[in-house]
Amino acid sequence: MMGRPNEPLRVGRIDYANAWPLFHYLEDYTEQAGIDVVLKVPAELNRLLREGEIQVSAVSSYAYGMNDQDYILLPHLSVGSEGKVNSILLFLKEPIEQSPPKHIAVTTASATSVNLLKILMKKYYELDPIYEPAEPNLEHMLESADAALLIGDPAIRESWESKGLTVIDLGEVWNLWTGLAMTYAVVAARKEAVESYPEAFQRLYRAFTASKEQSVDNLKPLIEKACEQLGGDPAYWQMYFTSLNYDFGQKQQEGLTLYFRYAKELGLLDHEVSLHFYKEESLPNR
Ligand SMILES: C=C(O[C@@H]1C=C(C(=O)O)C=C[C@H]1O)C(=O)O
Repeated sequence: MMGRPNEPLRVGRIDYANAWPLFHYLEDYTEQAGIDVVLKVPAELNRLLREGEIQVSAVSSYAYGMNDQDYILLPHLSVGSEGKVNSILLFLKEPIEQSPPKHIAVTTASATSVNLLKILMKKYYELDPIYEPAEPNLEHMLESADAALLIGDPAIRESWESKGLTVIDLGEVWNLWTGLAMTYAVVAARKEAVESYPEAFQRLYRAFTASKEQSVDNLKPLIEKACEQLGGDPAYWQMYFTSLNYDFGQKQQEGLTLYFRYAKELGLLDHEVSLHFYKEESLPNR
């Protein structure tokens, strides 16, 4: 259903634990405003936002880069890390120095990380493997490839299993190489939707920031939910949620800007990306 006439917003939510802090309390703060939350993996949300099926969403940062002329970023919100991310992982049959991968299977759920992998392979490892999009199933992926990229909860689950694979954390390599943070997801809105529904947007934006603050201030409820739904122990989830960063300040913008620059340089994006932000103060004050 398209939402009620006075509250037309359909909001995309990433169906992984990494995005919980942005969304966990969102509906508590929208004051029964009746937003419709659509739960999908990032690549699906990227498509729905591009096609205008949803008006605002947590999306792959790369998807923002593809569509920056049509989108507005919600400030101070992201999913990123400065160092290990723990859920964007390349699983290799052999150590990379010993046997550089020739074929890498990459999850169809991702956009940012697939392109981050391409940047790191080309510029950091100086390798030129063939990439094959694949459903996120490690065993199947490794039947025909030397390495496989997983993101989100499937990556976490596989990182708990010891299958004798070498594991490379892309957030860690990016940080070692550039000294910068990396932002994997941003919250973006379609420009025309922000212009058409300014008040609903303002409420939604405030709800996002409140949800984020409440989550980060007290991780306990999220940690409990993660243990229940995904397994693992409280210490793991404490480490996971505190390694991730949900702000989008100077530091995060600097890292993402460099990522977009490299993506353009390698032909993964066909234009320079600029970061435009939603400005609350530009809205009518009521
Ligand atoms: C930290 C993560 O960030 C994500 C990675 C994304 C991508 O690669 O396109 C998109 C959204 C986030 O879910 C993760 O999925 O593990």
